[in-house]
Amino acid sequence: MPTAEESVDNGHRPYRLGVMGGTFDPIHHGHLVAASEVASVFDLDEVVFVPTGEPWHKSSQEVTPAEHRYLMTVIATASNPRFKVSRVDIDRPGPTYTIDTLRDLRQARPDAELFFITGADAMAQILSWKDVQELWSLAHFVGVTRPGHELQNMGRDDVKLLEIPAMAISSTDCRQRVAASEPVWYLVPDGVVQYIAKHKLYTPAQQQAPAATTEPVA
Ligand SMILES: Nc1ncnc2c1ncn2[C@@H]1O[C@H](COP(=O)(O)OP(=O)(O)OP(=O)(O)O)[C@@H](O)[C@H]1O
Ligand SMILES: O=C(O)c1ccc[n+]([C@@H]2O[C@H](COP(=O)([O-])O)[C@@H](O)[C@H]2O)c1
Repeated sequence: MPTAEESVDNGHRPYRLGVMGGTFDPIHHGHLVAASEVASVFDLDEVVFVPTGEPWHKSSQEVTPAEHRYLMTVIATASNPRFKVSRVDIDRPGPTYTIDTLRDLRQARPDAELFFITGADAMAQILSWKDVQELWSLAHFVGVTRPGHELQNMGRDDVKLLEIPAMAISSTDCRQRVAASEPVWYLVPDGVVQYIAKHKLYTPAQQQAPAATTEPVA
């Protein structure tokens, strides 16, 4: 696979597809800025957001059902014509591994050169990912800065590192804010704020309306 620089110099370069994997519980502006910055610097034609199905590495915490996370990701990316959302990870049964994500995307898009995007925290864990040695051959890896985390290339010269505007936002903080009735406006896209409220996500069960036990009034 050519390096990113070689491809830039090639007038007939292949389609460049960014891959932004994440649990997106919920998707926030840190994710969107990361994808946008990598798309700009690496001249990507498209970025596909891939919500995880069963994130095995988050098995110690409760994760919101995949369909909610998928729909929030669709809402958040709808206004950008270069952003798309893939169901490959949520439609594949079992734990989610990036090796499967990249194999599936390569099969679906054999024309494309893949650029997998990770924040500094995810990059720091990458050597523990399934089949990591094969991973490097399936995509370019781009690590982006994230406040509170040190960005490293994990000893690989072919891993690209990119400084992006610091967005001190995490999904954990967004969930905690909603649970504490604090605002998430401007941390997540407006449509995601409304989706969270409509479906009462991240709200402690005792604050949710009880399930209807009688026939609805006409
Ligand atoms: N604020 C941010 N800046 C840069 N990268 C980010 C930021 N937030 C998340 N990322 C990256 O986006 C990808 C998906 O992250 P994820 O969906 O787990 O969000 P998160 O905010 O880390 O969630 P949680 O707080 O639930 O662990 C990861 O590669 C992560 O490093
Ligand atoms: O393949 C693995 O073993 C693996 C382990 C941890 C995380 N990942 C992927 O890394 C991406 C970001 O994960 P997360 O936990 O930060 O949302 C997402 O696409 C995950 O599927 C992949």
